[in-house]
Parts: sequence; C-alpha cells; structure tokens
Amino acid sequence: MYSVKEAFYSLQGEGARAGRASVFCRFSGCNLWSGRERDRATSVCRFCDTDFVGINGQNGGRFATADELSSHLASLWPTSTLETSKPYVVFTGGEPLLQLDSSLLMAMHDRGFEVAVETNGTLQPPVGIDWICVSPKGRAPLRLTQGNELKLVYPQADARPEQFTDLAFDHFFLQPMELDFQGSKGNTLTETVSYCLSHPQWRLSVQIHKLAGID
Ligand SMILES: C[S@@+](CC[C@H](N)C(=O)[O-])C[C@H]1O[C@@H](n2cnc3c(N)ncnc32)[C@H](O)[C@@H]1O
Ligand SMILES: Nc1nc2[nH]cc(C(=O)O)c2c(=O)[nH]1
Ligand code: SF4
Ligand SMILES: [Mg+2]
Repeated sequence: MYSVKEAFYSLQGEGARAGRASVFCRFSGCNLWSGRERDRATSVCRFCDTDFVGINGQNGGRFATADELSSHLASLWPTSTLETSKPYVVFTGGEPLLQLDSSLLMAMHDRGFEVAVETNGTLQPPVGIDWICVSPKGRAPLRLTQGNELKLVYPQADARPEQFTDLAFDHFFLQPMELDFQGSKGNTLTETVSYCLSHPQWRLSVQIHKLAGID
C-alpha cells in the first residue's frame, strides 16, 4: 500500500535538472517531522516548505499495488510527447524512501519512465534509481553518501557545506532556505550567492517553480 499526498505534472524547479518536465509523486509522511506545525520547533527537520500530511492533495490517494500507482502516475504524462521525449518521474514527499520500493521502481521503468528521487539521505534506496538527489539535514544521520547531486539547503547551522565536499556526488548545490513559513524573511539568497562565489565547487539552486508560480 502506498500513500500519496499529491501527484502532478510540472517542471523540476531545483538542482541540476531544473527546467525539465516531470511527473511529481509526493508521498505522505516523513521520518524527520510529523508535518504538524505544533511539532516543527522540536522536530529533527524544522524548515520544511511542504505539506505532506494525508492523501487529500490533487491526484492523491492510497494505492494498493505498484501497478496501480504506476498507472496513475503514467496517466499524468502527456501522451502526445512520448515519441520525442522520455517520460520522467520525481518521487518526493515527505520522505519518499519510506515507501519507494523496487516493485514501484520496476513498474515505472516498465512504463518507460526515467526515475528520480529527492531524499533526505537517512534511508537506503532500492537499487536502480536513475537520478538520486540527497538533501542532508543537520540533526539527522546521513547514510546515503553517494548519488547524482547533493543539494544542501543553506544556511543550516549544523549542516555546513564543508562537511559534504568530499562525498561521491557529481553535482553540489546550495539552495537558499525559504523562510516564509516562519513569517520572517531573511536574506538567504544573498548569503547563498556569496558562498558560491567564494566556493566555486558549489552551484546556486533557486526554486524556479516558486518564481514561476507553478506546482
Ligand atoms: C520537501 S523535501 C522532500 C524530499 C526529502 N524529504 C528531502 O528533504 O530531501 C524536497 C526538497 O525541498 C527542500 N526544502 C525543504 N524545505 C525547504 C525550504 N524551506 N527552503 C528551501 N528548500 C527546502 C529539501 O531540502 C529537499 O531538497
Ligand atoms: N516544481 C517543483 N520542483 C520540485 N523539485 C523538488 C520538489 C520537491 O518538493 O521535492 C519540487 C516541487 O515541489 N515542485
Ligand atoms: S526531511 Fe524533507 S520532507 Fe521531511 S521535513 Fe525535512 S524537508 Fe520536509
Ligand atoms: Mg517542493
């Protein structure tokens, strides 16, 4: 059984593949925060910008089998484009590695999809994912220390970029922390730009979907 908060077709807004058309599958639940505002200040991850509680979002629901969920996700890809582009699905959440298993991965591959995941790096993924983005969280143990891109939300007092520079990733991104949920606007964009200028191993990831006003 899979629990999905929402699923939608949009452009990847972050990281090395920003701008690419993608089906997003946002699983419900996370191992680092309950998702309830009253628990935010005492949780392991405290700056989350996402509602991942329940199954009540667009195209959300419970899916009994990998076949059922993969069929649902495949239906969100525009079929008229299939001759010219490979369909792409991004599993996120919440924490997708609580639910993404090899049956679902294989079911998406069988339907012709390239498969990406956005994870906090505390759990091991099933073998065979095409694109792994790890976004470490300061207070959480990092167990997944290799992948395609490491995308660190910046700044985090207890997760500094220098801690991660030797890990086995092809791309290193800093993504300015959006602080709107706290009602406070810090200048994280300026700070992040400044860090990238003085440490060129790191590239800036701005969340394009928020600028564009899309999902
Ligand atoms: C909502 S998380 C879901 C996937 C997974 N749980 C994780 O943390 O990577 C998706 C991405 O948004 C990033 N993110 C979460 N809150 C953010 C914020 N306030 N500002 C910028 N990025 C944020 C995460 O670090 C992660 O890269
Ligand atoms: N457009 C868009 N791109 C994204 N990249 C990662 C996202 C996420 O929430 O994991 C996300 C998202 O929520 N929307
Ligand atoms: S680990 Fe990811 S989904 Fe979970 S609370 Fe943090 S940013 Fe949100
Ligand atoms: Mg998001």
